[in-house]
Amino acid sequence: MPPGILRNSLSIGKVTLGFPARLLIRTKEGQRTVPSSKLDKGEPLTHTALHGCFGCGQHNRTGLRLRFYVDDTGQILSTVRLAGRFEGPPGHAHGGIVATLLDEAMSKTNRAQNIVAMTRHMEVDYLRPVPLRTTLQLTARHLSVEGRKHHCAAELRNAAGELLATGKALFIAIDPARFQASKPSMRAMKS
Ligand SMILES: CCCCCCCCCCCCCC(=O)SCCNC(=O)CCNC(=O)[C@H](O)C(C)(C)COP(=O)(O)OP(=O)(O)OC[C@H]1O[C@@H](n2cnc3c(N)ncnc32)[C@H](O)[C@@H]1OP(=O)(O)O
Repeated sequence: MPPGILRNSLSIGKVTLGFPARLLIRTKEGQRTVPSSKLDKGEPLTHTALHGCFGCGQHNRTGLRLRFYVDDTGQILSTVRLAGRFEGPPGHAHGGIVATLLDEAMSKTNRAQNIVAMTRHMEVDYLRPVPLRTTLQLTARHLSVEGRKHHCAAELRNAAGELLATGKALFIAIDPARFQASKPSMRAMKS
């Protein structure tokens, strides 16, 4: 097990993984830490109101519907089980999906600090093929900030803790109101 990441055991559904003993969760009333054994009862961290997001939108039926949590050190955690439709090499995930996992996890390091930011630059190291239909561990950390520039890193591991892929990215903080105002209207999109 890699030191610093797997510190305790946690069950999410039928899957047991190593995670910190207490995790930070966000609810409508605010945020609090809970024992990780109660994680599945907590509210996951998502982009506010972005229910259609391919990565974490719980309303996107064809998306990944990832559920993210924050531990008390600020690390972002998720477990992932990729369906067969995300295949690239036989039996393994498409590289674009692996990049999506890392990008999405890194974006949550900003979200956890109430920063709205978009990915500007990202790099991925594909270390091992990522198997489908098996439990994977996704973690991310916020590394540094300089003005609007947020540097983040993410790791994808198999259930045994072996490193499969890593990512680093630059996110730029944006003004969500300006982003909303610049969205094309539905009428414009249909024409
Ligand atoms: C509620 C509704 C809102 C929801 C919003 C979405 C939430 C998020 C959802 C997340 C979903 C998951 C994640 C996703 O999938 S996010 C989706 C994928 N990402 C995008 O679509 C982003 C598209 N790009 C943009 O919109 C713009 O480029 C943004 C907004 C990102 C920045 O354009 P803007 O014009 O504002 O900024 P700037 O060009 O002045 O650059 C700023 C600074 O950065 C420096 N720089 C640039 N490149 C590099 C580089 N490679 N290395 C080092 N530095 C670099 C640059 O020199 C400058 O520095 P400085 O001169 O200031 O010192």
